[in-house]
Amino acid sequence: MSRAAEGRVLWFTGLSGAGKSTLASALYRELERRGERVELLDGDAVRENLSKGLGFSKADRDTNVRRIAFVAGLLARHGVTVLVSAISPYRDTRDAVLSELPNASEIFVDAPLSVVTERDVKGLYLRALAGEIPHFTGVSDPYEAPLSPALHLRTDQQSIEACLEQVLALATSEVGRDAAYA
Ligand SMILES: Nc1ncnc2c1ncn2[C@@H]1O[C@H](COP(=O)(O)OS(=O)(=O)O)[C@@H](OP(=O)(O)O)[C@H]1O
Ligand SMILES: Nc1ncnc2c1ncn2[C@@H]1O[C@H](COP(=O)(O)OP(=O)(O)O)[C@@H](O)[C@H]1O
Repeated sequence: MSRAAEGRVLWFTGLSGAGKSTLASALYRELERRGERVELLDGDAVRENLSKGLGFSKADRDTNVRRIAFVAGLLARHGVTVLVSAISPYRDTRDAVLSELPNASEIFVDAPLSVVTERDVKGLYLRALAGEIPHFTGVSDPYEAPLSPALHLRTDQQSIEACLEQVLALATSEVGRDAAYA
């Protein structure tokens, strides 16, 4: 396969409940509808399979992120567009894995803690704030925001449709492709 046929990686990072899965899965469906070769590596599914048994210490989160990146790299090198949805809270680890992936773009899915706590999609914030879940990102564990993401989506200020439009534009443009492959 020529290098020009390489795929790309769109890496969605952000707090639990920020909207990573919502946007990545909607983008997945749209790219699939268009006949693209696309795969979704979602934090929850990865933790039930590839990363089963890992916890939420820094070491375990970094191991999880590195495993996801390894699989994303294999797929992307065979022409697949890979969508990753994982909190991936540590900037140094994200930067390291993204720099090693072909055509990788970081998408910061951002909503303030007050909003994700209000959404409490899985009821985890209530439990975390009550001290029942230790090391919960944003509550009792760090989240290091990206410094220069390809996209910064404020999901508390923009609709799902407006965010999707932006990620779709990124996924189908040459922006984010390594210059040598453009
Ligand atoms: N302590 C703690 N902190 C954060 N999140 C927790 C925790 N315990 C369980 N969960 C649930 O696990 C999901 C996050 O898994 P990830 O693999 O994306 O996390 S990480 O990238 O390894 O940090 C996350 O899913 P999302 O809500 O989809 O982000 C939570 O449902
Ligand atoms: N602009 C938006 N983008 C993504 N999700 C949004 C947006 N506005 C509201 N939401 C809602 O926020 C929640 C995000 O949940 P989810 O996608 O599971 O988050 P995460 O995968 O980051 O944990 C969903 O209930 C979704 O409908």
